[in-house]
Amino acid sequence: MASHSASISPNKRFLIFFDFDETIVDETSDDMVVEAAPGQHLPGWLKDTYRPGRYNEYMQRVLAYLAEQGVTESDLRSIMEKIPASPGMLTLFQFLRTRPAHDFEVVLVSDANTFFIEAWLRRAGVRQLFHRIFTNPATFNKNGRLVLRPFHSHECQRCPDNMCKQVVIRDYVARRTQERGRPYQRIFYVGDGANDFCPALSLGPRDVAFPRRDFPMHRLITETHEAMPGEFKAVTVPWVSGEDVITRLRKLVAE
Ligand SMILES: Cc1ncc(COP(=O)(O)O)c(C=O)c1O
Ligand SMILES: [Mg+2]
Repeated sequence: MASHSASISPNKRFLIFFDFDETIVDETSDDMVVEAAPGQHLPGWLKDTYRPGRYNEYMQRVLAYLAEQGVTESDLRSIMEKIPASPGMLTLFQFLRTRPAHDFEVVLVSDANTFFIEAWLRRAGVRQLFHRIFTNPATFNKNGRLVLRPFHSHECQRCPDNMCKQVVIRDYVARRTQERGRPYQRIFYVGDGANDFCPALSLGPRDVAFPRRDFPMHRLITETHEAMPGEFKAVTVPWVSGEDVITRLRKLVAE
């Protein structure tokens, strides 16, 4: 599901994608909901139902269990709102929001879900920075259960069956380029996980991949450079803090 904010001026110079879990926030939001469970843990019979690559289905079962245990929307919202931002990320957002209006189009792509992400962004006061949010749809039904759905289906063998972020960003860039009548000067991708490596493969030599240092995305980029030189085309700038991203962006916007 994609949600979006106000209309956008057609000619932003740059497009920057952000992942959410372990990138914008310094945790995995799906893991944090366990805090709402009785005794702050999930029963073994539920945890045993997890199947690799089928996390979305597993989370649907977790959220159903939490609802049966009486966990409410406000319980979940307060857990999400308390997750800390990753180091320097709020400073990076402040940098982006104070740039000239024609500089950055900001898009979020995450395998979390709409409720967790919107709750966090609004509490942090940064929701309006994001022109679009692509993530798994999640809405409360009449019984107060957060019903989670897959984002889409796809053919990519690397990614979980509910979301391939490369499909998302390729479709978005193609559509926006047609709407604008021109390409972006550069595309940036800020991420951490293996599910951020796949979309980064679609970036070109003028684009920049910002993998969180020593996280899976960074490791996979390094391994690809070693095993298949030339396969990964984007410039790679690892980050420990959002301020590392600012340092590189400042140089690129000044060109
Ligand atoms: C449990 C779980 N939820 C969500 C995600 C990914 O969320 P995001 O795409 O926002 O990093 C992951 C990534 O590994 C995960 O393990
Ligand atoms: Mg992540």
